[in-house]
Amino acid sequence: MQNTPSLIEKVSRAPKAELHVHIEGTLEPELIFKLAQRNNVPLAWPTVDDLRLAYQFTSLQSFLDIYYAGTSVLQTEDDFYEMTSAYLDNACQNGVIHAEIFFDPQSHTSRGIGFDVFIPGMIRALENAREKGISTQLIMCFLRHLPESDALKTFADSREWFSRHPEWLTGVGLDSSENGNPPEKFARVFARAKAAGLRRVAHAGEEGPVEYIWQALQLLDSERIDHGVRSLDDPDLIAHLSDTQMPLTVCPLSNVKLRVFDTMADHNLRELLQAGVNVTINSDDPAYFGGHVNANYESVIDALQLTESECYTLLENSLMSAFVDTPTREQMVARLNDFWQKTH
Ligand SMILES: Nc1ncnc2[nH]cnc12
Ligand SMILES: [Zn+2]
Repeated sequence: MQNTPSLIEKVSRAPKAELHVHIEGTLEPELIFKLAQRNNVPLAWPTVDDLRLAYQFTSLQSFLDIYYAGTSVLQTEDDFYEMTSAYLDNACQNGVIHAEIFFDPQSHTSRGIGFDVFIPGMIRALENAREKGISTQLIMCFLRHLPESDALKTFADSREWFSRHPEWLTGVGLDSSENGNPPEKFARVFARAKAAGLRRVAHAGEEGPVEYIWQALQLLDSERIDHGVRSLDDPDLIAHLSDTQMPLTVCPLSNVKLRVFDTMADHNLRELLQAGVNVTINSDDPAYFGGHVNANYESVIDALQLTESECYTLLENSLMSAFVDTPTREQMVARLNDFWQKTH
C-alpha cells in the first residue's frame, strides 16, 4: 500500500511540464471582478461568490458559456500581462519547468481586441518567467464552433504578427465546442500552419467520438491529442496510440467537473497507462475546475491509488511530450530523474 501523502508531496515538488492549459481559463473570479471594474465591463453576477457559485457545470458547453463571459473583461495589454503573470507564479509553485500555453485569439479579436494588445501583454509575462527558470511557449487555438473562414482569417492575421516574433509561437490547436464540429472542418488551416513550420495539437475525444480522434491524427496531422479519454472506446485506436506513443494531454479535474466521468474513481487514466498510452497530466482551466496541475496529480493519485512508478511515468511523459529540441528534453528528464532518485 502506498504512502499516499508522501507520494503526493514528492510529485508536487517534482519538475514537470504542463502541456494543456488555456490562459483564459486561469482567470480567477477575483481577477475577473477586478478587471471588470477597471474596464467598466458589466458582469451577469453581482459578486465574486455568485460567480464562483455558477461554476456548476453539466457539460463542456455549460462551462464554455461562462468561460467566454469571463474572457470579456480582458481589454488592455496590462490585463493580459496580469493574467499570464498570475498563471506563471502558480506554475512555478507547482514545479512546472516548462509550460505550453494555449490562447484563443478569436475570443478577443471578435470583441475588437487585436493581436497587438494580447500578444505583447502575454509575452511580457513569459519573458519575466524565463528569468525565474520556467520556459514557455504559446499555442494558438482556433475556436471550432466558428466557421473555417474565421480560422483562416485568424491564421492570416497572426502571420503578420508572428512573422516578426516567430520564436514565440510554437503551434496551433483546436478547442471549444467539440460535438458537431469535427476536426475535418479545419484541415486546410492546419495544413497552412504545418507549411509555416508550426506544430499541431487538437482537442479530440473529450466529449466527442473516437472518430474525431482519428480525424485529428489523419486530417490535421496532430502531434498530441488534448484529452482523448474516449479513445478506450476503440481498441484499434488504443493500439495505434500506444504504438506511436502519441501523447494524450489528460485533465482529470476538468473531466470530472464537465461530467465526462462521474467521479475521479471512475476516471480511465490507469487503463490508458496500462494500455501503454503516453498519458500526461494537465490543468486545462485551473480557475474553473478546482486547481492547478498539482491538484490534478493529487486527485488522481488519491482516487486511483497510483503507484510511485506510475507517477514517475506521468511526469516523464510530460517532459518527453514537450515541443522542445532533444538536448533540452534530455536535460529536463535528467533533472526529474535526479530529483526522483534523491527524494524519499
Ligand atoms: N476543456 C475545454 N475543451 C474545449 N475547449 C476549451 N476551451 C477551454 N477549455 C476547453
Ligand atoms: Zn482544453
